[in-house]
Amino acid sequence: MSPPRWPSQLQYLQSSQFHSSVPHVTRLTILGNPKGPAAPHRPPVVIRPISSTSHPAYGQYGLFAAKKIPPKTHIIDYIGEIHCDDRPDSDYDLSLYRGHDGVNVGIDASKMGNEARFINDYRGVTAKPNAIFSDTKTPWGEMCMIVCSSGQEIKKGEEILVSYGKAWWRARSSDSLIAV
Ligand SMILES: C[S@@+](CC[C@H](N)C(=O)[O-])C[C@H]1O[C@@H](n2cnc3c(N)ncnc32)[C@H](O)[C@@H]1O
Repeated sequence: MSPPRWPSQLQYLQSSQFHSSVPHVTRLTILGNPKGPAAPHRPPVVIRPISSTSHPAYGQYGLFAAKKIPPKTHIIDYIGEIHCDDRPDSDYDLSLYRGHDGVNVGIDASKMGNEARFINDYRGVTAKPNAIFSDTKTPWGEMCMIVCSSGQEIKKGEEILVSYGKAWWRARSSDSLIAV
């Protein structure tokens, strides 16, 4: 079941889906040795509209801590459509894997995903991010992208904010006045 305030036009996913652009051999590399579906995990987060007019993403959504999150703690997996085609127009596309064969694999949550797609960048909101994206592997070797708290605890109700990176903003600098 999708979480409260999940937009009806988007597909809510419990695990990432492969797009047809991902070659079979690349799928096997990404999946590792699957041991069956992972136990469902309700992340300690809530989607909320950004209601502060001083927030640069005012009028959009953000992701907030539903309870206190200790430092360096896994918060949520970044789930979406795993793909190998180019998605230059997506603002929800993270790089998962770059193969030696030149294959680039991304996770795009523009049309389908989970709560993690609502994480905003810290610029213009706080002095520094309180969370990071991290590419890692599950115990059974599946490649995945997760969101973890950084060195300090995140208080209940606080917005979860990462850095999208300077390159992300530079690529969009004609649309945005944010200094990178
Ligand atoms: C991955 S989405 C984040 C979720 C988005 N707020 C939503 O409601 O779907 C990335 C988009 O959020 C907005 N955004 C996120 N962080 C921002 C920031 N610090 N300043 C301005 N816009 C931001 C931009 O429109 C960006 O393209």
